[in-house]
Amino acid sequence: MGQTVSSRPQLATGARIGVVTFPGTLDDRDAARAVRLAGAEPVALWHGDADLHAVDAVVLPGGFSYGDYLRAGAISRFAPIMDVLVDAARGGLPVLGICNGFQVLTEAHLLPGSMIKNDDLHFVCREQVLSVQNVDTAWTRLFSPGEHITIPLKNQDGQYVATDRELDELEAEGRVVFRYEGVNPNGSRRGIAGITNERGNVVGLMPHPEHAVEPGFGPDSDAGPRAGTDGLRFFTSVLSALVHA
Ligand SMILES: NC(=O)CC[C@H](N)C(=O)O
Repeated sequence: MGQTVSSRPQLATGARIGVVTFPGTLDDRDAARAVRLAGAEPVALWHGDADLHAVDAVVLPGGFSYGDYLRAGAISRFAPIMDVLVDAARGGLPVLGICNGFQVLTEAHLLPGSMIKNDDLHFVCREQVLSVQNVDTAWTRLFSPGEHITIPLKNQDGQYVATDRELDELEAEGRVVFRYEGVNPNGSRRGIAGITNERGNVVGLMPHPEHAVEPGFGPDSDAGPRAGTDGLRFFTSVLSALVHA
């Protein structure tokens, strides 16, 4: 074609990425910082908002929204912003649910299955290796298939469960996006750490990419210049997806 192909991905650096805060959310500031480091503009969205302020994608961050009462994510699911977010996600808006955000996505039925207590009934906090199983989602397109990445995991209700039929369907459709490698830290069915919807625009995972975005601060940060930054590619991936949308 006579064109020089650049190995650098094109990113929608002017994009506006919403980060939702519920009462009890903890990691909204880190998520906003990750968005900024990826080159986009974070937009603070409040759980009581009735619209999404025309953002290009949304992050549901981690934490203990509504104190995890009833079940983690069960109350947040009824927040006013979720009405508009569910419709927008069904229409193709990229949405990433991290930990408590993943719990909210399952409660809102944007993703199948549920999260229950870790199998050993202890809070877990560790640097977790994951294998990337699906790079055809809005949030993983800059990873390589089978790549191992390390990002922090910290939760009490991280055991992913679903019916055998739902699990078989997820596997058959390639919708398992991440699996735990080395250890299964919470007893999740089939080692599942993250999944996507049919369209690949909605992704939920238990570990926290927004805590592994800066060299020198993330996991294994003494292991080389890019070490500790595996989480940043979630955010650059969506900026690349927005260019190609
Ligand atoms: N880090 C988090 O988001 C914690 C999530 C959740 N509420 C749990 O402990 O299971």
